Amino acid sequence: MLTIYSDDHHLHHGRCELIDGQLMPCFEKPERADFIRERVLARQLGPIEPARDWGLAPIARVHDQGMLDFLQGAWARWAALGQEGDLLPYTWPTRTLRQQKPDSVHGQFGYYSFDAGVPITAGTWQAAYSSAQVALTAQHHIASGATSAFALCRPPGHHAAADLMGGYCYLNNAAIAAQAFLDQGYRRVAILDVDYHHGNGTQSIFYERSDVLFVSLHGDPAIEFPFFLGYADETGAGAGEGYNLNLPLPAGSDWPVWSAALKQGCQAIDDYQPEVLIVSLGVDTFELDPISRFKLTSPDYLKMGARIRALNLPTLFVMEGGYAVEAIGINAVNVLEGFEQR
Ligand SMILES: NCCCNCCCCCC(O)(O)C(F)(F)F
Ligand SMILES: [Zn+2]
Repeated sequence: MLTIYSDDHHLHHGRCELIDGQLMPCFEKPERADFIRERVLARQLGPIEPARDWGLAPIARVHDQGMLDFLQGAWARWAALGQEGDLLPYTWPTRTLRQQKPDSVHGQFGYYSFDAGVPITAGTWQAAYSSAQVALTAQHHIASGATSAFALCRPPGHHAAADLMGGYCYLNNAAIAAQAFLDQGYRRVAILDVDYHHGNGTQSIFYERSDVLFVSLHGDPAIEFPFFLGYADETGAGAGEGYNLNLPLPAGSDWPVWSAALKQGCQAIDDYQPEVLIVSLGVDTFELDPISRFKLTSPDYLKMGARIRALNLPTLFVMEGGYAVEAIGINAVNVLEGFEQR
């Protein structure tokens, strides 16, 4: 399997995030992608190629221009104020407040985000831009006839909505790739999100459309981030009614529980008969993940890959989350090796 990877991800390294009332080092750190890349090499999964640059246009097919302009220009504005620390949002236009973009860089960041887990540093824009180019390059490989590809994306993307950043996500790599398939003539794209957290951004981008089926297995939003989307009664709207399937699962879910939901999700994908499958591959479902509460084991990821392969679809794997860094390479590459029936 071909892996697409960009060293630009090292340009993004947030200093801290608020966890349980304390400022802690960011869990979403450069070592995550380095460990996965090393595992790809160690297991001789296949070639690793750099991203090609497809420009801003395919990103702008998914994201609001105002958000893109903000993200691209935010650090320069922040630095011009003599600031050196990370730029972080801390006020959001929630209930009773006006959905009007202020002039302040902090006010605009709150306007374009939904949580404080998105530090902007000097290299964040370049890293996020290149992460999207990684997904687009892997998408091109599949559109050119390959049966699979791995977009080793960092930063991740599935929490990012058209005009909202959040949950370590800035640009929605999987959604950008899905839209590229559709713009290149595909008629039906399925996205299977196996990250521990609900892909609220991906869901919202395609919620009113029938050309993308979104299926997500995730921690119950009643008790888990992102809290405010991901319930089972969210089945799509308008033309998209019936093209969104959320499978929330309780804390402590292990392979028997999780794989039963996967079976249901795969049935929905099979019923939809897509021409291509995108997998938002988060491995924070791992039993030792520091911020998540499922109980999958490393061998389970081999079975996950094999089950996905049984769908018999051209498949683009897009890296999302996973924070047990010592095992992230094993778990992510196990999915890919299980898919390849190695
Ligand atoms: N007490 C823990 C607080 C954690 N709050 C933020 C969780 C973000 C999860 C991000 C992710 O893993 O879903 C992605 F794939 F996007 F990276
Ligand atoms: Zn996650």
